[in-house]
Amino acid sequence: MNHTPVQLQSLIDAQENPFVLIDINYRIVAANRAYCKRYGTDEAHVVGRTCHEISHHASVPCHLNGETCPHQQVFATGSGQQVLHTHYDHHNQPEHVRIQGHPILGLNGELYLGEAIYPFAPTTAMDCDEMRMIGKSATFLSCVENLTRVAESEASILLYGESGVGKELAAQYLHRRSNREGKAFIAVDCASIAESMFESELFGHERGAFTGCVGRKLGLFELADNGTLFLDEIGEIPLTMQAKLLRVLESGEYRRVGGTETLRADVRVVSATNRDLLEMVDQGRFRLDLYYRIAGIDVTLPALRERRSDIPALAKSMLSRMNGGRSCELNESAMTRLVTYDYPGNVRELRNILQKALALSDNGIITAKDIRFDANNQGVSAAQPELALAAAVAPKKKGASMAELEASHIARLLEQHDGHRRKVADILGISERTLYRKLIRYELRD
Ligand SMILES: Nc1ncnc2c1ncn2[C@@H]1O[C@H](COP(=O)(O)OP(=O)(O)OP(=O)(O)O)[C@@H](O)[C@H]1O
Repeated sequence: MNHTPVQLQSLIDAQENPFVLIDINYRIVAANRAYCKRYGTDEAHVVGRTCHEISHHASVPCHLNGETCPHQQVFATGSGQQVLHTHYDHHNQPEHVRIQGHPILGLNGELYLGEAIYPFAPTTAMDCDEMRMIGKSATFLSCVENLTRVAESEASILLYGESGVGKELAAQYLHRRSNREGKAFIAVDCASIAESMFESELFGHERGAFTGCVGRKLGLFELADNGTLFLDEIGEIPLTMQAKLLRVLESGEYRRVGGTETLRADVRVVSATNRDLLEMVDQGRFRLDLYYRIAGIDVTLPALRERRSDIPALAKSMLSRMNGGRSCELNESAMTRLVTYDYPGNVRELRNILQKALALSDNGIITAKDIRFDANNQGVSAAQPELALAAAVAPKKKGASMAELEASHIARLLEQHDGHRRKVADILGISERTLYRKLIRYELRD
């Protein structure tokens, strides 16, 4: 075979993104300049050390920490794999990255993993704890990647997702990563505005515009000028108001109620709904032209039960925030209970459950008995009466089904063994492949 007469280092240095070559024992054998700059200090600091130590700041390979790793795939099958990970730079700052893992052959036919790394979102973009979006499951990271990709465009964005999944948080994320960062972010819950007040809320009013109105009021469009206007629950806007909203979105112009001056609005609109707007269009309850205006790009946020592996990290972070940074422990049985629940009210419901659990706990240790689900069905928002109804009429089970018991047992073992699937499969006396199928069935997979 002909070998191209180039030096490996100069070849990988030509790539602008971080690139690293890893052997079967997770040792870094070569790293380009971009990788060293981002994750190490120099080549000498990086080469010879393990990839998980350098980019994950972890003592074990990332698949043992519950992440999908291209190392496994490349050395088991010889084929490449793309994954989403959270990496830590040499200042210990986390960032979300897309990794393209390639099988690379050495001069003597030995196999290496070549990783091309494409950072897509510094998680520190959210410098305020309240706004940090927590999660590193593949489902969540792929959603963050979509948000990051569309954040800088001026297109209007429609966020889909069940109540409490974090649509407002996502809208803030879009704003913070857009060119409008630093300008106003105004959130409005369309479901809570009375039809009679809609126009004056959105466009403001002049003094004396209607009975009882004593002063001039700025509308939300004016307050959001140069910034982002987040229209939550957009599916709840009555048809007559939809026409008025469409007019300002199309022309960029509006007048305060009772005013004669034409004002211009320079706002980027991000909308959110938990309804199927196109079905509402079919039913004549939502205007198709307004739909096209607000749904430039749509992004769906996953329900919490579709990213169960994020529940432990979310729970720990929320608890520490609620407890003013003081330590508060969730014991194993409490965590199992949390991980196997379905959360019709999503992250908001998880937060409510934890708040109650914290109040009920002894000595700062939360146990399974402190985790109360029934009393927390208020996590289902009034905007989702179907869900609330379903929860209310569902037959109350006396005992757990075999499947529920199996799911909670597997979740507990994974938690105990740091996500080490082979170890858990061995304990259960099943193959790793069978365990994997069960993880998919019970939605316990990353
Ligand atoms: N990924 C996340 N990490 C941390 N906290 C989150 C995350 N997603 C949501 N939350 C928290 O969950 C709560 C609900 O989030 P948010 O209000 O953004 O949901 P929503 O989808 O807009 O709800 P609704 O549809 O009812 O308006 C908030 O307290 C928010 O901070």
